[in-house]
Amino acid sequence: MNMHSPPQSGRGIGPLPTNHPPVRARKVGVLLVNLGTPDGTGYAPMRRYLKEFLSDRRVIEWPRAAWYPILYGIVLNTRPKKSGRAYDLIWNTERDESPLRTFTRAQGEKLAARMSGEAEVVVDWAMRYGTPSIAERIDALQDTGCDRILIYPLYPQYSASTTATVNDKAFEHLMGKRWMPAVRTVPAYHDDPVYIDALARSIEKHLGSLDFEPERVIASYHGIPQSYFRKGDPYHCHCQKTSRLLEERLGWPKGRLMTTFQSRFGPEEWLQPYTDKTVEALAAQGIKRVAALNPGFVSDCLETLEEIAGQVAESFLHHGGERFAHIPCLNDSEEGMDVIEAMTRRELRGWVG
Ligand SMILES: C=CC1=C(C)c2cc3[nH]c(cc4nc(cc5[nH]c(cc1n2)c(C)c5CCC(=O)O)C(CCC(=O)O)=C4C)c(C)c3C=C
Ligand SMILES: [Fe+2]
Ligand SMILES: [Fe+2]
Repeated sequence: MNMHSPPQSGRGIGPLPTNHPPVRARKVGVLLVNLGTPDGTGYAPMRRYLKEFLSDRRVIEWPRAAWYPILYGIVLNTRPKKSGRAYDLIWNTERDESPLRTFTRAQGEKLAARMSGEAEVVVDWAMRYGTPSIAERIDALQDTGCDRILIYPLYPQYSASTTATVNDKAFEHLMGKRWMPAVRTVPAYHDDPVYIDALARSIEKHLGSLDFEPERVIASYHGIPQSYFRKGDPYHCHCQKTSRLLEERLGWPKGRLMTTFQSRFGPEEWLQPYTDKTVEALAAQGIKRVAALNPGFVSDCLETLEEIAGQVAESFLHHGGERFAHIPCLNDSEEGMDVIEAMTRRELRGWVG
């Protein structure tokens, strides 16, 4: 309800003074937030994106005095070109954007359609790094009248380097506001039956469409440095629990589903076993047919398409494997949207309906 029209005289308040700031209809915002992505694959956009990403203290926890000389002296000089070439292999040329952005937008649009029965709900999407920014989309939600906002970090497993930094960024922006919306954040849903069931249905569907039966199925999660885990990040436990529940739901014999960690960055030890080493070892053991999925990624992206479906697949075949299949992320599939809708509705309880 816009309190300027009609004037509130019937309730004894009287018309608001003409210099009163606007007061808008009460709506509830849902902001899906994914990691981020460069705006292009050239040197400048790649460098801008990597600079923002790798300057985040939640991502690189090293003391700045040790990290910045490496970041500015080496990483930001060499990585933009190398990563740009990798993004070129997976770029959505039709829309001139990365797959991560395409899928995140589609998830936002499909969630909006699924929530259309709730007139007060407004759905939007943003990126932690790059565009559209969290700040811009929070402002846009407030401009449409949202006085309550649900921040939905698109990560089933909690990690400080992903979930927490999304929430940090949202609250950092809200610090500058006189009239702050009420805020909720979506917790990890690594063990939610709706999520486990969606993964299982997706696996069954994709394995059923293959012309071979994989001897091993690898659940490959993005890694984090072991030091983060030792400091108390629950990410590793969340990943292990997702895999255990998935294996139970699928009813598979022990050992068919393997849990591994990918995408190492820098010299530290990361969570193990490593995906690339595991796949090479399987090939060396005489395993010929493998499928891999990425349960921790809500959308396909560089790390799933170029790293797993590209490099890791190639390495498996190179080391003696014969067939390798990548099972797509849940993306904006029916199964994927069932999860996003269920988490949204659960967290909106009391605000909506
Ligand atoms: C110390 C560095 C990193 C940590 C910790 C980290 C955690 C982490 N990341 C994701 C999800 C994604 N990461 C992606 C890319 C990516 N990640 C790192 C480093 C760390 N990630 C780098 C340097 C890069 C960029 C790779 C490159 O450009 O060369 C992406 C892909 C984005 C895309 O546009 O496709 C995702 C998604 C998770 C889930 C996670 C911790 C749990
Ligand atoms: Fe990452
Ligand atoms: Fe990678």
